[in-house]
Amino acid sequence: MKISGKVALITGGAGGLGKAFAAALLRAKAKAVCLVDISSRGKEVAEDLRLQYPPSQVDFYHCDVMNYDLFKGAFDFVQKRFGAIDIVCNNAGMAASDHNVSGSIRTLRLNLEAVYFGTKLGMDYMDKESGRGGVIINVASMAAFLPLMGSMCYNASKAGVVALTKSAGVPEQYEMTGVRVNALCPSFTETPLLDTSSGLREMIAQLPNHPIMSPEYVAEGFQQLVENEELCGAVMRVTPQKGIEIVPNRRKDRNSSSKL
Ligand SMILES: NC(=O)c1ccc[n+]([C@@H]2O[C@H](COP(=O)([O-])OP(=O)(O)OC[C@H]3O[C@@H](n4cnc5c(N)ncnc54)[C@H](O)[C@@H]3O)[C@@H](O)[C@H]2O)c1
Ligand SMILES: CCCCC[C@H](O)CC\C=C/C=C/C=C/[C@@H](O)[C@@H](O)CCCC(=O)O
Repeated sequence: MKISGKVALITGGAGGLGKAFAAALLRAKAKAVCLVDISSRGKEVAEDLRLQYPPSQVDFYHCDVMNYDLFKGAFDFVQKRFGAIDIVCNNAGMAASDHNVSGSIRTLRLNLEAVYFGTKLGMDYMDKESGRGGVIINVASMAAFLPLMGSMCYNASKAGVVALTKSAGVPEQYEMTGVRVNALCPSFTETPLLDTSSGLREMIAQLPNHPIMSPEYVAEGFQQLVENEELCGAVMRVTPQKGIEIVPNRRKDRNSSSKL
């Protein structure tokens, strides 16, 4: 997909990675980006991006994406304001320790249930019948492959996002909707999320050869998932050790008649 002239909706857009994804799209001349976030900081982030990347339009839409009806309102807002939606990034996320049961359940709901909401809504609003096709990027984590100690629900939610994305990205689905769906799995990245778990930075510091990545580097992978029309149902890992890589998809090795 050529990003120039396109319209994007990014959940968690006020956060570290969300802002970097928005900036990457604006540098590539996206027509408009809407930051959908529960934090009122989104207003300042949108203003900052408007100043940095004129004449692109950057809006902030205050929303709790865990509420389907409110989340659908964000899609209606963008569709009405810009006439179309081309790119959806389900990025909003959180983490909680296993000791915090309510926080762990909220983590599952935000990181997985809300990503399902955003994937379903993205397919509905961008479907080639009603829309003009498009691409959905679901932000998972390397935690889907290498569990983070003491965060069962975070790990499970991210593994679920990978499975959900592979389900949504099967060729038959793409043929029907014209909407590609890909997963992005970064390793540790410099954002406020790392400060929500005590001792995490100290733990990372003890890992050999494990620098914390910049959001801008992860956004390079994000942009590849948006632009590369060959990628659908793809799972991209971004790590300081191996860089940006696509996880081989075993399904592609099977004949097309297989439903598995
Ligand atoms: N930072 C990392 O090391 C890292 C690594 C891998 C994956 N990730 C994932 O990247 C995504 C973005 O995280 P980040 O690192 O930028 O953290 P962040 O805390 O900077 O951003 C998260 C954003 O989500 C928003 N949010 C939280 N609950 C919401 C809700 N109910 N509705 C709408 N918005 C809500 C927050 O307000 C915040 O702006 C998350 O899914 C996270 O799991 C982060
Ligand atoms: C407060 C929660 C913050 C969570 C931030 C991330 O989502 C958690 C990431 C979890 C695990 C990361 C593992 C990263 C591993 C790679 O950097 C690399 O060591 C992997 C090398 C081996 C391999 O290729 O499998």
